[in-house]
Amino acid sequence: MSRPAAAGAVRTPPRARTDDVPADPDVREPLTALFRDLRTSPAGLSSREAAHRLQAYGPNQLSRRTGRRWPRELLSQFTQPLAVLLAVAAVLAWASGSAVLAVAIVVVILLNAGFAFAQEMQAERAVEALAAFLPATAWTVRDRNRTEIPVSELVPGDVVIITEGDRVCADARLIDGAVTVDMSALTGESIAVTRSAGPAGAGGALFDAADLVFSGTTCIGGDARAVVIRTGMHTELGRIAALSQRGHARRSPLENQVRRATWLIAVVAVVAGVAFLPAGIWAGLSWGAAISFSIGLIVANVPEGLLPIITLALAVGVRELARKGAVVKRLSAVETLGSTTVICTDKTGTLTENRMRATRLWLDGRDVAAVRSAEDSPGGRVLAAAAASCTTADPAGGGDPTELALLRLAAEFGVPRDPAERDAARRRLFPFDAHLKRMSTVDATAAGPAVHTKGAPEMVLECCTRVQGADGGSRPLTAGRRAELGRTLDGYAADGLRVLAVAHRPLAPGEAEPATREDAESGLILLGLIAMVDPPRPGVAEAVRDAHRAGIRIHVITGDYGPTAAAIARQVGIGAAGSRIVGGAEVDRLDDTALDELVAGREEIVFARSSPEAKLRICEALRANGHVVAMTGDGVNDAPALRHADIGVAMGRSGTDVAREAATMVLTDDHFATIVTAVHAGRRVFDNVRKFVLYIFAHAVPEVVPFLVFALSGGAVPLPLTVLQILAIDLGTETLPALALGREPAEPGLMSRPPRPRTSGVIDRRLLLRAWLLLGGVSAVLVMGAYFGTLWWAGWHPGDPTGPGAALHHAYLQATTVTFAGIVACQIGTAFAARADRASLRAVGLRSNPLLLWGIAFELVFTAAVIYVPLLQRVFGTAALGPSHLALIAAFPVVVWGADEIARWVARRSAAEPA
Ligand SMILES: Nc1ncnc2c1ncn2[C@@H]1O[C@H](COP(=O)(O)OP(=O)(O)OP(=O)(O)O)[C@@H](O)[C@H]1O
Repeated sequence: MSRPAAAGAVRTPPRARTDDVPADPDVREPLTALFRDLRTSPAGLSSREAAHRLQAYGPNQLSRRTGRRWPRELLSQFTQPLAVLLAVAAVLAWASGSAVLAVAIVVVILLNAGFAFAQEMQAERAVEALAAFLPATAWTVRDRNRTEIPVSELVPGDVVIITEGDRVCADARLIDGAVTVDMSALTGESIAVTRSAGPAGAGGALFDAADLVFSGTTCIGGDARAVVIRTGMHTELGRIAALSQRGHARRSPLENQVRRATWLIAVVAVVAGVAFLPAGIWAGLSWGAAISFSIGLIVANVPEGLLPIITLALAVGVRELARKGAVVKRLSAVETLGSTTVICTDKTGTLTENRMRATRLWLDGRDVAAVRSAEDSPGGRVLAAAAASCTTADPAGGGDPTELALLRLAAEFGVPRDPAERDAARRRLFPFDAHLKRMSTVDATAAGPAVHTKGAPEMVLECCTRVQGADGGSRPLTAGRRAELGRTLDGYAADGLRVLAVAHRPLAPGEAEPATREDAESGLILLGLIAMVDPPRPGVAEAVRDAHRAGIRIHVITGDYGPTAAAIARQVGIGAAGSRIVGGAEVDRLDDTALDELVAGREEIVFARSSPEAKLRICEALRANGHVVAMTGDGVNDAPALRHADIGVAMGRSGTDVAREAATMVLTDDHFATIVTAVHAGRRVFDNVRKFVLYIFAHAVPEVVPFLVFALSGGAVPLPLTVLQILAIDLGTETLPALALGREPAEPGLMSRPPRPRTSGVIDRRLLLRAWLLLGGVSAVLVMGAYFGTLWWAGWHPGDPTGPGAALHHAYLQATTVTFAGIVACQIGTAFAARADRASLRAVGLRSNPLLLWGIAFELVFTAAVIYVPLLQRVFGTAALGPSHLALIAAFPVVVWGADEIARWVARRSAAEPA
């Protein structure tokens, strides 16, 4: 059994202390002494005292790792294999006498490391900043009122209220109530333990104390109040946090794929570079020149900037999602979202508004409108009063919307239930159980103690033997009456109404209060049914349509009654192309194979009266069918399904802390439409990564072909492109347009194509063919044509000398400059072509990515400087071009883009034609 830090072996950091705040108390002393030492009481602190203590103790949070990490991270950029490869190249270049090339490579290494470092830091900050989108809060008693405050403002002496699903956010001693807590975060053992208020036990391990709860654990059941003893780094969790450093972030599959591809290309580049060496010697080069050309080839073809750009694209995606209401906890989730094929959603609050209003009542065989005066309907009054007694919600402090609707209904019937009085009259509470789908209370009433039960009709009816009549008496619940009830229920459900049954049982004089749930929930008298509307949220129907167009199937998994859920599903368009309702009992009956078959069909399914276990099984079955599953959940019991889904989606507003922790994505607005928006963003990020991979790969061909021509001609054709010119393209002109492609707006039709298969990689055959054969091939032909044209124009014949001092030297310099400028021009065409994967440029809009236009403007200015500034002419071996050269080159972007535009048009046409 490992119990980290429990023994107190680690020193707690010194606590800020002033004379007027309480000293660290003994956590095991009697409660009265503890209150005295903490200078507090069961009524909590005043907000002024709390503010004062916050100053003294500091915020209740774990301190972050300090900034001293960055020198190591920066250093690690230089020890990356690609950086080492380049460093070896620089040393070789230096040794072979090419000092300029060596310096250039060192500049490349520095720039690249700086860029990658900046991107990594930014990505990390983006993920850390997400915490701010999810403000964690706790309920406390401040100034004698229940108040919700940010967790960071809790101080020792505060009285906190802990309920099911809460994360315990400080070390505290229970003062009343009992809770079941999951201690796994602290002890590593996921066994739930019960902690309840009572006299402090002496001795034993701190974590075993019966009345202490600890920061970082979660409450999975019960209610309690507790007084905070320690906060922040002084908690047990803080001690452990001080010990352990955060692990490294996991790499996303996308990053892994690109990392592999980068390696492959680096190996190809090195092999090509080494192979060039003998070819260069054979073509008549000196050893020094041959080595520097080999190195140039390697440097030109190693895609150094690719990985940092991808990290940047993912980080930008995460930030954009957060702005739209979806907080993603890992960078890699963005790409998984893009391939989502199935969304399993809750109904209440996600598809609907979660604002319930009782509209119809069923009383002894009569269906009546819910809003009636008390005189009109004494039966309605009894029903509403019983339902309101059986609640725990407090309109001032929020609570279950179903219960709030019941409290409102009681007020409308003139029998308001004040939460404080209701709680004072309560003798016993059997809380809502997700399996039994009902809850019961034993309350003192004017006519003596009574059991009140409310819940899903079929579950409450199980416990009823009689039904209340209009005359105030009760009669047996016969089979005929049950059948009639069933019909009424289906009528309500067909209208999408959510129905609760309410029952009671006055205790006979002298009868002992029921001690167990079974005792309480038996022999009940049905008082009636309450039907509530919870209308669909605006925007859900549109989001469902978008999801369907994008080939995504939607299943509803709800605790509600099948026909009710099906009616709501129908209203928002789920199941438009075929649907069915499957009850929780039916799912329980199916074995795994049968469940796999059930979800393999094309229909959309409403899983009704589902249990959390069923949710997990449905998720497993869908994944076994090859689906990428996004699954919503809000309860404590949903955590396993949320963890198991590809994308667990928790509700930021209504969900529990436990669900939020298990999820990959948290919706700050709880809205179904936000899930679809997130899928859209995921697809867009993936597309954009492909766009700049295409762009960066395309230039390899026109850069390598000149070397091949030179080598294969045995030196008869002078080298059409110098190594430094290649570096000027790869590290100068191309950088900004490549970055801008990572920020492309979504391509039209992004959400009308089917989801990307889970197995398809970012770099596939189609992308390579398009980059190397089409875009690269056309560019190479144009560039080489222009090079030879320029030489011939000047009267050159193969084998003629072109070196310094030769008559053709100036013409040769102009020709290499034409090659250089030609590649830049072709890459401008490639950039526009890369903007669309399938659509036409017209559909995308020429000016819809202003960043790209700025990037191209920069590219042109940079190129002009290299060609016309005398100092740069000497460095890069260029010569000024005349108007005829410029006119020729100006046509290149149009030709390259046009060739790709035609190819895309053909692809679109053949996709549209029926097979
Ligand atoms: N506070 C409550 N007291 C008693 N019964 C309840 C209460 N809340 C819900 N129920 C009953 O239990 C059923 C299941 O509720 P649950 O909260 O699991 O799902 P839901 O809110 O209907 O839907 P979803 O799972 O889509 O959020 C409800 O249909 C209702 O009949």
